[in-house]
Amino acid sequence: MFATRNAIKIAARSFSTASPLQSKVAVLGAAGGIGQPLSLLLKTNPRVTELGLYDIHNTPGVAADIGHINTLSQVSGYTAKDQDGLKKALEGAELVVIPAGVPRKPGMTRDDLFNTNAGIVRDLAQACAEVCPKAKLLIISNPVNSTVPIATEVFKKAGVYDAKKIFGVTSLDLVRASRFVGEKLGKITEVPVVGGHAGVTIIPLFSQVSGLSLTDAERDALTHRVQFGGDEVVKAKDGAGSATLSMAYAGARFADSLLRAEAGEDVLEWAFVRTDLFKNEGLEFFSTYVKLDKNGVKEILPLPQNISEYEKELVKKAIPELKKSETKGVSFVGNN
Ligand SMILES: NC(=O)c1ccc[n+]([C@@H]2O[C@H](COP(=O)([O-])OP(=O)(O)OC[C@H]3O[C@@H](n4cnc5c(N)ncnc54)[C@H](O)[C@@H]3O)[C@@H](O)[C@H]2O)c1
Ligand SMILES: O=C(O)C[C@H](O)C(=O)O
Repeated sequence: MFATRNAIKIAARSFSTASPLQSKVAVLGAAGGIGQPLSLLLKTNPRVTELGLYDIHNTPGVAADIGHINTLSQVSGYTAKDQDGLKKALEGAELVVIPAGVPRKPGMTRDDLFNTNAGIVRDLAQACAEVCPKAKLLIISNPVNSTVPIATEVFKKAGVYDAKKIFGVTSLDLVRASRFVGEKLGKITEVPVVGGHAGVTIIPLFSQVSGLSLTDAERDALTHRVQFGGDEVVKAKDGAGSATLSMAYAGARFADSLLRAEAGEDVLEWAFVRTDLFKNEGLEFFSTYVKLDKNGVKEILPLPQNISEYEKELVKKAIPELKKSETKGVSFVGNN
């Protein structure tokens, strides 16, 4: 389950500044709380040459607004009312980012969103499988631990599945962990976060951060804050939704990583992907260290051998939770 760490370089990142390749990015759910700032950040990324924005409503306004920003990429916006609107947004896409779906309100778990969001993700994944089967899918819609298995099953059914190209975006957990540790260290450093994207399945690996020394109480508190950072925002927004701006930042950062890998850079990321790491436990999806190349996942790296006993226990606790969500997603597509 755990293997040697292989000199993995963990470095703070910034967005690309290199000259662009041809890269169309589609955003599904582009008029939403995440969709709008995410589209804005993608418009400012020089690697993005075209943006295809889709939502059930309001997308033309978002596209017109963002389209005035003086970068070279072209922007178009489609709604469900446009004939073939979804198809037009997806055609030729290299990346498809999916933040479509409802967010949490106080008192809800991410799994409480399943009944609404499972069908949305299934239908959007179906359109991707038909229109741009070779695109990389970046799934933000919650519950990620189930929506990624859902998209996977849709692609399998359509006969176009490539495990290297479907990602659950867990970057917000990394951004949060980095920020919370940054408050302690007085500098921003990358903190690996593995597992999944809900409560106890979110596992920050503080053991991998050099120069960070925590008492057990500090470690417990920091782990809890990363695991339940989403709830902090849901509570503060008091019924108006969940994290949107930090998620847009994290999603744009992950999209940028894939675009940099597309351009030939060696990129190490963390994402919720199909993996054999926990095959013996019957688990197919886990967020772990992923090397990226132009085809998506180049290599999935095992968890570092030197993670702490505390972190090993967190992994053990996460596995049954992850398995439940995975099975729920797979069954949903099987039964619908
Ligand atoms: N992965 C993460 O770390 C993370 C972080 C934050 C939020 N989320 C999730 O992202 C999702 C979106 O959050 P939000 O705050 O942007 O919500 P929001 O309600 O503000 O926006 C969602 C958008 O999706 C659109 N939509 C709904 N059905 C659609 C469909 N069939 N096709 C296209 N668009 C559709 C809506 O019209 C809306 O504009 C939620 O499920 C939320 O839980 C995930
Ligand atoms: O907490 C949520 O429901 C949204 C998101 O998954 C988050 O981590 O902020």
